[in-house]
Amino acid sequence: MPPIIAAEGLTMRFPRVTALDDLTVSVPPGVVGLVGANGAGKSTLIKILLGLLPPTSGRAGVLGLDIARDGLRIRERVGFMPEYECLPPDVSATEFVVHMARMCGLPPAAARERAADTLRHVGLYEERYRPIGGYSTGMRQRVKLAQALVHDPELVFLDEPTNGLDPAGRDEMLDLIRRIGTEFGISVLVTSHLLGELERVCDHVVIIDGGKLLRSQAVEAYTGMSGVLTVEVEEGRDVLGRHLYDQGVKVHPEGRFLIVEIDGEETYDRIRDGAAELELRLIRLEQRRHRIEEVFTDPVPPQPPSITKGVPR
Ligand SMILES: Nc1ncnc2c1ncn2[C@@H]1O[C@H](COP(=O)(O)OP(=O)(O)OP(=O)(O)O)[C@@H](O)[C@H]1O
Repeated sequence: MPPIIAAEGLTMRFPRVTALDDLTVSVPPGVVGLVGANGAGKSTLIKILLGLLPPTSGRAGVLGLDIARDGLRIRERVGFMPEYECLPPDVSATEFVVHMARMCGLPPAAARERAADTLRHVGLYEERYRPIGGYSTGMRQRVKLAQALVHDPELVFLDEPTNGLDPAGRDEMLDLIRRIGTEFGISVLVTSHLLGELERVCDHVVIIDGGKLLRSQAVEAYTGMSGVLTVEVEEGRDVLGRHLYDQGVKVHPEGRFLIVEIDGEETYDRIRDGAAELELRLIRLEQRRHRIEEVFTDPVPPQPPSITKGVPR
């Protein structure tokens, strides 16, 4: 499938800072995460891709359109949920989203219909006639999302949509983002400074750091199997740990689990036999997946963590 975004040598220099530094990246369709610390250049990249900010050098295409020539056509086909607070407090969600639909060129009746549908999709149907000023942060984020979707775009840019949300609100927003990609078939480029949360909803993740590309990979490639097992027993974690350690197995405790380095098939047998011998109930024995966060602690492709610590006697 052709990429939805293709950037080549994108550089953006502000007087005091280089926000993007020779960024070359190609983004496939689907739900794609754009991750980087605060100031990494995520918002700048989005503004450039929307054709709102001309880069200092380099070029880019969005949905096959050139950012230098086709900014308007890009914005017709791409929705944008900005990071900053941009909602008028005195109007209702319905009035605001209808207005945004009209700005996108929809006739009045179609704009009202689309606004109602979109607000329902983002879970704001009941409250849609109340003024936005009285909304919670989560509700305001949903209004911003609704206005990005109201003109039925092929692609949406969501800039830090989980910002300011509590854990439950964050989960709901992430579920919604996943649904936009899967049920509505709209490609999504979603930014976050939290790698872990994107692991759940994205097919592909692009990581930038100081305006440079660090990685661009399918999530599967980040979260492949590691070389360690997570072992959980009902009781007797330390007894089992010591038993394995005495047999030369590399093992250390982590929370209520034991983390065991895999040294061939016999590692599994030793754990199973050890638990049986000690009459412990084995609850979990599974190969651990890499966490996407490891990318930042490990500049080369993720390797199994080295385990040197034994279980203290
Ligand atoms: N208009 C501007 N003028 C000068 N510097 C800017 C401008 N816009 C962004 N910058 C700088 O460029 C760098 C990248 O900013 P950008 O907003 O793209 O980062 P970000 O990854 O989106 O981070 P955040 O999530 O904090 O917004 C920062 O150092 C920022 O201060």
